[in-house]
Order: sequence, then C-alpha cells, then structure tokens
Amino acid sequence: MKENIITHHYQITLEDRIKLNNHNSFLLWFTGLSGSGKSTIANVVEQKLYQLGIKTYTLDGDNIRKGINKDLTFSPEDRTENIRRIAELANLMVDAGLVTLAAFVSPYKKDRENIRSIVKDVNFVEIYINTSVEECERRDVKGLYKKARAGEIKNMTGISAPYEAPENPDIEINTETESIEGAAKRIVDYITPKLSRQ
Ligand SMILES: Nc1ncnc2c1ncn2[C@@H]1O[C@H](COP(=O)(O)OS(=O)(=O)O)[C@@H](OP(=O)(O)O)[C@H]1O
Ligand SMILES: Nc1ncnc2c1ncn2[C@@H]1O[C@H](COP(=O)(O)OP(=O)(O)O)[C@@H](O)[C@H]1O
Repeated sequence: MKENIITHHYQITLEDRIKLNNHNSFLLWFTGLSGSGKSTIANVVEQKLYQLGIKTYTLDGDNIRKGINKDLTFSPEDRTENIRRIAELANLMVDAGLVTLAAFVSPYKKDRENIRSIVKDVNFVEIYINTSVEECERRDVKGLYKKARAGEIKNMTGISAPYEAPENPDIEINTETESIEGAAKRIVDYITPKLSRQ
C-alpha cells in the first residue's frame, strides 16, 4: 500500500554529492530513429566528459532491453512503459550525481514530456538526432529496416510505427550534414558551462 510507504530522509544529499564530484548532474537524452546515430554520438560525448573528469554513465538498449525491461515489446504501450522505467532509473542516477546519457528511440512526444517531469526540468537536456528514415535505411546498421520491409518486423519506427519529432529540442543534430566529432563537441560545449557549480 502506497500510503504505508514513509519517506526516510538521508543525511547525505545530492548537494553533498555535487560538492564531492565538483560538478552538477544532468540527464542527456538522445532521441531519434534506429540507426540515426544516438549511440555513436553518445559514446563520443561520454569519452569527452570522462576526459574532463566528469562522472558519467550511459543507459542504452543493451543494458536496458536485455535486463530490467526484458519483458517489454515494441507495442506503443510497452514503449511508453520502457521510457517511464528508464526515466525513473535515470532520475536515480542524476540524484546519485552522475551525468547520465540515455540513447533510446523514444518516439512519443508525451513519453518524452513525462521524462522531463520525472527528472527535474533543469536537469533534462533533450538531444534530437535528426537523421531521415531514408538515410537510416541506407545505413541499416543492424539489418532491421530490411527485415521491416520484408514484413519480418512489425511496429518498426519510421516504417510501420510513428516517430514524433521533437519540436523544440535543446540540441538538434543533423547527422547528414554534421560529423560525429562535430556533433559531440557541440553537445559538450553546451553542457560544460552548466556543469560548473558556480
Ligand atoms: N520495431 C522496432 N522499432 C524500433 N527499434 C527496434 C524495433 N525492433 C527492434 N528494435 C531495436 O531496438 C532498439 C530500440 O529500442 P528502444 O528501447 O530505444 O525503443 S523505444 O524507445 O522503446 O521505442 C533499436 O536500437 P537502436 O538502433 O539503437 O535505436 C533497434 O535496434
Ligand atoms: N554524423 C554522424 N553521426 C552519427 N552517426 C553517423 C554519422 N555519420 C555516419 N554515422 C553512422 O551511422 C550509424 C549510427 O548507428 P548507431 O549509433 O548505432 O545509431 P542508433 O544508436 O541511433 O541506432 C553508425 O554506423 C555511424 O558510424
């Protein structure tokens, strides 16, 4: 029963962890089609932050859909639940003081708005990896588009399931005109002043 769950207040707070780490914590949320470049860019961003001495952790399909969310499919309801659980997990990581990177298709606007309400607005950075479905299909990194065209995969985002593009993302990357390195640098330049405790 929820009413019987009573919050315990711990002495060590996020403020204390921020002081110890000497940087603020954030959630960098990468959204875009499969093959758009979310993981590739997040990976380079994390390396750059690591080199700056920032404490980070990345959540992506491998550690989530094969673990905590292995019971979920790609139906609209399960995608919503997938993103909700990840947002709750990311919120704990931000509270732990980490700059958390999350790379998920997250195709529904309402689900992304829900992340913003779970993780405080000021801690949430929405990064839209804008790559056309034509380019993602051309890359077809995992062979999923081919399978979707052959009808072997249902609900494939961009082919047989919707992707609702962010209208007002904090950062938008067009990978058809911007290099991996250039995109990663732009994200790090955006976040660096916000990491400072002053
Ligand atoms: N039907 C369908 N639609 C989209 N993607 C699919 C699908 N089936 C499997 N995959 C693979 O699963 C990865 C997407 O998982 P996510 O958890 O990011 O999806 S979602 O946010 O719940 O929509 C996605 O990984 P990325 O390529 O890294 O985006 C795909 O490899
Ligand atoms: N400018 C770019 N930014 C990101 N990825 C790019 C770019 N140009 C080409 N790619 C390639 O596109 C693919 C993106 O795959 P991936 O990062 O796994 O996408 P996602 O995580 O969105 O599914 C990689 O093979 C990557 O090398």
